[in-house]
Amino acid sequence: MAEHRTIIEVSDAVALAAAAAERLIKQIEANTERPAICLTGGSSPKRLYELLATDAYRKRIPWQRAHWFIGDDRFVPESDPLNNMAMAKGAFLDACAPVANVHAIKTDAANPDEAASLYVRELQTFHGSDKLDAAKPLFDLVLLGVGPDGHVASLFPGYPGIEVSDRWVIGVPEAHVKPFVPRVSLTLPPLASCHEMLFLMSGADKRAILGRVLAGEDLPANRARSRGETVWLCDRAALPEGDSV
Ligand SMILES: O=C(O)[C@H](O)[C@@H](O)[C@H](O)[C@H](O)COP(=O)(O)O
Repeated sequence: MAEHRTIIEVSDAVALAAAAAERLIKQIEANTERPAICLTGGSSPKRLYELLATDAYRKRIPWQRAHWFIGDDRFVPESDPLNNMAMAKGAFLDACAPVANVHAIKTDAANPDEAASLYVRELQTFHGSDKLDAAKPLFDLVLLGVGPDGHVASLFPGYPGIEVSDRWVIGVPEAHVKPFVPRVSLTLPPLASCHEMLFLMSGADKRAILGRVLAGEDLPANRARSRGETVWLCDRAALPEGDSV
């Protein structure tokens, strides 16, 4: 697995969203068959999603061929404002292409474990195999934000999910960070199965955790690496003082 990561400094949140949109579209353009993007939840991607809904970007995406997944979701109904894929649909997917190929985690399943099993089946059906293959990544691009404790998706430091390598998706019964609801999350191996893993780090409230990441602390955010390229897009406000890249 590629250990290298690229840290790109951008001036601010607007520039970060534009840079992320260009990288996402570049990965989509590189896949002339069925580009697959794994979205993330939380607030970090919102400006990016809204940008993708603008004419300048939506026209550059082959909506009939592109497929959209989510790296984790809160186990709440799609109608709940905490639902990550519902946020993405509201921010751009529904506006851009009502026929968008959206693969949401089924949060109306009986419980998070059942939702996880159903999503494994959906991912493996799309992938055409129950085996991850370095030569044929599951995703073209995986978007990730980083929580204040260094979590990515719903893989929390010190919790069992970060160590899981034999299952693609897991139920996470309890989150110890807001929102305190059960989750369903991809594990590190499928998240790593991508041409590019793109972290979005914007704003002063990311400075502390980014400092811990750059210091090499053993955090989920440092364990998450693409088998292809791992890129951290950081705006100036998020970069620790003096840490210019
Ligand atoms: O379900 C979620 O909340 C996300 O998948 C989560 O992993 C998020 O990316 C981080 O918590 C950062 O959240 P912010 O972008 O809101 O800072």
